[in-house]
Amino acid sequence: MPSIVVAEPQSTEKSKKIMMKAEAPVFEEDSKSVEKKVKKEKKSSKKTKLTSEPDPDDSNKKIKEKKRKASSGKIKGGSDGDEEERSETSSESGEPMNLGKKKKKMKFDEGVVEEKKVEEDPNAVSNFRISKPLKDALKSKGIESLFPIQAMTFNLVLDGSDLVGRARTGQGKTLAFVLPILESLTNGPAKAVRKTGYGRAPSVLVLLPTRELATQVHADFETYGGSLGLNSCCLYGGSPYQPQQNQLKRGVDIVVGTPGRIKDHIERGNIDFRSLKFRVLDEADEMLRMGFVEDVELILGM
Ligand SMILES: Nc1ncnc2c1ncn2[C@@H]1O[C@H](COP(=O)(O)OP(=O)(O)OP(=O)(O)O)[C@@H](O)[C@H]1O
Repeated sequence: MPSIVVAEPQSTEKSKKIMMKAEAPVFEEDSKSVEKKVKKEKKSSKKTKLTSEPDPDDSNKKIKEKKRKASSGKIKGGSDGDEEERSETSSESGEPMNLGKKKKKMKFDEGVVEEKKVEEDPNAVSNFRISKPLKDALKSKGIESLFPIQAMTFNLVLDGSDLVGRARTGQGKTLAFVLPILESLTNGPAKAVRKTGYGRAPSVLVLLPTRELATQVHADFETYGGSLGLNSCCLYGGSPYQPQQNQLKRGVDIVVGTPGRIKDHIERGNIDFRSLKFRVLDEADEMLRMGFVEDVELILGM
């Protein structure tokens, strides 16, 4: 079952980084493809020199410049002016990453090779496997583009990888798991196996350390899950058991809550977590700090 752990970095130094443990293979793949593109780039520079017969000095300077850029990690240009796939990560700077396509065009003009970059947002919602109702819901909230952590993790979560995500506050960690989980349940791998109908057992469990945080995350599941016909409940201490119990009895797709109250519901026989498809430990570091470790272990051990 996919497990997702979300936490904030602990020191300012670390806080500049978004760490995606499960993403390592992606980065590795990227560096190989970058290498290939650098070689391809060098070849294409040679071809250009042969076919367009520019002034040798001028052309050499430009080719050297291109090589310098390529070796510094920024690959520019293409061999024939077609669109090319580009992958870069810029999570540390907080800039949108280039997971999507960048169009580049080369213009041949009397031997001078010019590059023209056609602007395109690689993190635009339309570049991801997000269904229309969810796209519309995002649009109605003014979200047209994913934040870097969301773009980085979307496919991994949707396809069911375990993941540890870490980012500074306000970087959009919540939607980084909410969106792909909802898509997986309605249009992805979890669709075929999730429970439906009256009295259904939940497919998703999200644990958070406090009532306030649980309420915030639940609100996102309500907004975006509601647009896909999924329902959720929020279980936290200090509020009456009966309404929570009634909701669970009717059946929910997503349970969001604090460890103590969720453990109580388990002990009362109100929740069956055997059909879980996703479990998320949000603000995991805080949960451990607050002494929820035993409750969390008990809940996840079910
Ligand atoms: N792609 C996006 N485009 C625009 N706004 C977004 C996007 N993703 C999230 N937001 C908004 O950014 C704000 C911060 O998001 P969120 O609370 O998920 O961040 P966080 O990293 O979980 O922060 P915290 O650690 O404080 O919980 C929210 O108001 C959210 O609605």
